[in-house]
Amino acid sequence: MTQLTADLNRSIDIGGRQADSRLLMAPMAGLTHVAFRHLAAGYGGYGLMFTEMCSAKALPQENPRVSPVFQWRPSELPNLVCQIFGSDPDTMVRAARRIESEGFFGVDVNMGCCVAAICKQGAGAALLRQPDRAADIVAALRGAVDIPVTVKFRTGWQDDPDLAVNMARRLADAGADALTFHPRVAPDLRARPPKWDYIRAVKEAVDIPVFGNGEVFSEKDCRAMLDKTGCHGVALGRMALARPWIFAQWTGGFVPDEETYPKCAHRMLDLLAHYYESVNALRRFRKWIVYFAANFVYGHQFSSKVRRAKDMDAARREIDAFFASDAARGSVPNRNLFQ
Ligand SMILES: Cc1cc2nc3c(=O)[nH]c(=O)nc-3n(C[C@H](O)[C@H](O)[C@H](O)COP(=O)(O)O)c2cc1C
Repeated sequence: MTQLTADLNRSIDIGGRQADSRLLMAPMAGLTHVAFRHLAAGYGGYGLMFTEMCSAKALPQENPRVSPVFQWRPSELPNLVCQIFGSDPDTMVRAARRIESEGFFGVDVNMGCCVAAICKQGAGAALLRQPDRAADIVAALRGAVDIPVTVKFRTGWQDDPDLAVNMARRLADAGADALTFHPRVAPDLRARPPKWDYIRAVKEAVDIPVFGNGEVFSEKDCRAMLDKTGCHGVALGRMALARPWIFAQWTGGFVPDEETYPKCAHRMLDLLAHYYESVNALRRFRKWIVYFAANFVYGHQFSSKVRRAKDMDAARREIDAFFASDAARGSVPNRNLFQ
């Protein structure tokens, strides 16, 4: 067993509940849906997974049988955190109560999304401009539910680590049980490298678990993030999309082989077809394939062909054709192929 495996496999207490590993799957809109989580769960090895962000306003009325985002398998609830976005504490409380009543591990507040449609509502990263409101939301949730309340946030709107440190203290004082911190300014859409040294500053400022996030694409990166920042664990975003078995690989010694890649693509198609009707299944497959295709030397052509597929059968034929050819791989996903 490597030291990384041993370190990641230490369980961690989050607000009185345990996560068995310190490697988390970060929330990603349009991607960490029920089908992708089912795919990743087949390999295992993660401590917690996060849903895509869900509107706090819509959530109390959502019907899991038809909702594209508020949908889950009962067996994943003990390790599943539902992420919500919103700006009004009462609305957030109503959503959190529903999340608690459904049996999720916890509720996470999105304070990182800088998409205009979200920020215009005062939600996501807009809350970083309003620390009082951000703290009010966390305090309201803390008072309303017993499940862990966590926050995912980024540096802020200026490149100043003090902003992140102050925000982390406010959130912890308001009752947050853990933080996931992505050290980038808003609206920097992953164009510049994240500043991992800010993660250390945040971790040292609070007494709750801090999970580092941003640009971890190899075991070496993961080791470096833990060592350089002292963070309690790591949340993986795009690497989890490219290699959904990465949690099992780093925490459980799973060794991918030649068959792992085509089987994974087929399983994703099958699961999407199971959970969504064909148009939405294909839309989600096209979105995911960009990350998965980055594993391959000719990934750009592969992903372009799949994204042009007119239906799920055509997408499956492209997958078969690609793996019947020379599907040569790089050691890490080619980051030029995705944002
Ligand atoms: C397509 C996409 C969608 C995302 N959606 C969300 C989201 O809904 N909520 C959130 O907190 N972060 C979201 N993020 C940010 C990721 O959780 C993560 O912070 C970011 O990708 C950096 O981590 P990585 O370098 O490991 O990918 C999203 C990222 C991507 C690429």
